[in-house]
Amino acid sequence: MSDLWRRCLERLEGELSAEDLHTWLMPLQARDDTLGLQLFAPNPYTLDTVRERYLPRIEAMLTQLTGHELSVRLEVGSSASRVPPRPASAMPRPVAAPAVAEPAPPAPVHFNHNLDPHYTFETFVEGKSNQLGKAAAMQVAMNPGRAYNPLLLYGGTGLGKTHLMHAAGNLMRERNPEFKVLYLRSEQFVGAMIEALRTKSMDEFKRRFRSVDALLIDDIQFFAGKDTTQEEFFHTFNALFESKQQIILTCDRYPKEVDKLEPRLKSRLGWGLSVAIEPPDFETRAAILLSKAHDKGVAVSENVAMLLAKRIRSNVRDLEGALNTLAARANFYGKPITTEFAEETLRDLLATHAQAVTVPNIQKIVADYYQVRLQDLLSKRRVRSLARPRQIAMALSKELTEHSLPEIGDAFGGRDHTTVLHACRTIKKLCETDTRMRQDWEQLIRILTG
Ligand SMILES: Nc1ncnc2c1ncn2[C@@H]1O[C@H](COP(=O)(O)OP(=O)(O)OP(=O)(O)O)[C@@H](O)[C@H]1O
Repeated sequence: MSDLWRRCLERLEGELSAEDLHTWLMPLQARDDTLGLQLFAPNPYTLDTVRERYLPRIEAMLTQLTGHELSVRLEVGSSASRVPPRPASAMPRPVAAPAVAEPAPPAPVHFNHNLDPHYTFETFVEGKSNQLGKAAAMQVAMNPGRAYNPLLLYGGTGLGKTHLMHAAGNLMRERNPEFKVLYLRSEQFVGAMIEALRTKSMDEFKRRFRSVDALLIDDIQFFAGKDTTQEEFFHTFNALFESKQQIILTCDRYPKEVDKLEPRLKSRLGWGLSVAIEPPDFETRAAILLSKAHDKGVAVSENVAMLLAKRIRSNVRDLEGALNTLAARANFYGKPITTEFAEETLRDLLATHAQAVTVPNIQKIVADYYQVRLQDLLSKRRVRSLARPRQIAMALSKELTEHSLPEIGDAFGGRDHTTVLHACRTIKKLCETDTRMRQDWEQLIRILTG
C-alpha cells in the first residue's frame, strides 16, 4: 500500500466512524508517485460515494501531510493493473487556494468509454437467482436488436443488474468493435437532457442518443415523476426500437409497479423481455465471494466465504464490501484472512446484519407487511388471512435465524415443530409456483436483511 495513503488513513481513523472507514476508504487501493495520488475503487458505487463524501477531506489531509496540494485521481480498478497517471493531469500544485474540492463537472457522455471492462459474463457467477437474466443478456449481446428488445432487468439493489448490462455491452463490443454502445445511469440521461434544454441543443441531444447501436440505461425508476424526461425517453425509445437498435434497461422493481411512470412508457417496456434478478441463495453467495476474491488476488478460504455468505444475505454489493474491508485490513496488518480474523474485523458489520433478523422482528415485519395485528399472527386463529402470513413468518424464521423448529414453534404461541416444518415446506413450494408469493418472500427478505 502507498505509504502516503497509509498515513492519510491513520489520520482519518481518528475522524471518521470505523464503519465509514471500513466500508468506503479501506477498500481503496492506492498508488502514489511524485506526480500525485491515484486511488482505485473496487466498483463505481464506491467511487461515487468516495468522491461525493470523502474526497475534499482526503485532499485536505494530503495537503496537510505533504505540505502541498496534491492531485488525487479516482477511478475504478486496482493498483496492480494500471499504468501510471499521465503527467499533464497530475502535476502537484502549490497551495494557493484553500483545499476545497471543486464540484465535479457533469460527466461527458462518450460512447463505449463508459462500460466497465471488469463487468463481463466471465466474472459473473451464475446461480438460480440470475440464470435467466444472464442468459437473456447474453442472447441480446449475440443478436443485438433482434433477440429481445428492450431487455429489462429488474430487482433489488446490488444484485448484479448493472454488471449484466455492462457484460452485454462489453460482449457486443468484443464481437464488433465498431458497435456504438452507450451506457448511462438514468440521472445522467436526465442531466444531459436538462443541459440540452438549457443550451438549446435538443437536436444534438436527439441525434446523439438516436445514433447509437445499443442504448443501456440503468435504474429507470428515477424517471418516475419527471414528465419531460419520460416524454423524451419515449421518443428516443421509439426511434431506436423502430430501427432495431438494442435497448437494455434496469429498474429496481417491475416497471408496472413504479408509480408516476407514464402508462404508455410502461407498456413499451413490456414489448421485449423483462427478467427478474433475485437475491442469490447461500451457495451462489459463497461462489460469488470466492470468485471476487480470486479476481482481486485475495486469499480467502471456503470457510471464510461460507461465513460471510451465511451472515450477509442482503445483496452482493454488501458481500463485496465486506470482502474489500477484509482484504484491506489483512493487507494493512499483514495477516492472513482466517475465520477468526474475519469475525473480529467484521464484528460490527456482521452484528448489524444479524440484528434485524430475530424471530420477534420477523413477526413484526410480516404483520406490518400483510397488515394484520401481531397478536392475531401469534394467536391460534386459523382464518386464511392469518394462516398464510403466519406460515411465511415461520418459514422466514427458519431461513434467517439459527433457531430450531421447536424454538420457532414456541415463539409462535407454542405450536408444535411439525407445524413449523409444514409451514416451511408449504411456503417453499408456493414460492416455486406462485409469482406473487415469491415476490412477497423476496421483498420480505430484503426488508429484513437490507
Ligand atoms: N452473480 C454475480 N457474480 C459476480 N458479481 C456479482 C454478481 N451479482 C452482483 N455482483 C457484483 O455485485 C456488485 C453490485 O452489483 P450491481 O452494481 O450490478 O447491482 P445492481 O443490481 O445494478 O444494483 P443497483 O440497482 O443498486 O444499481 C457489483 O460489483 C457486481 O459485480
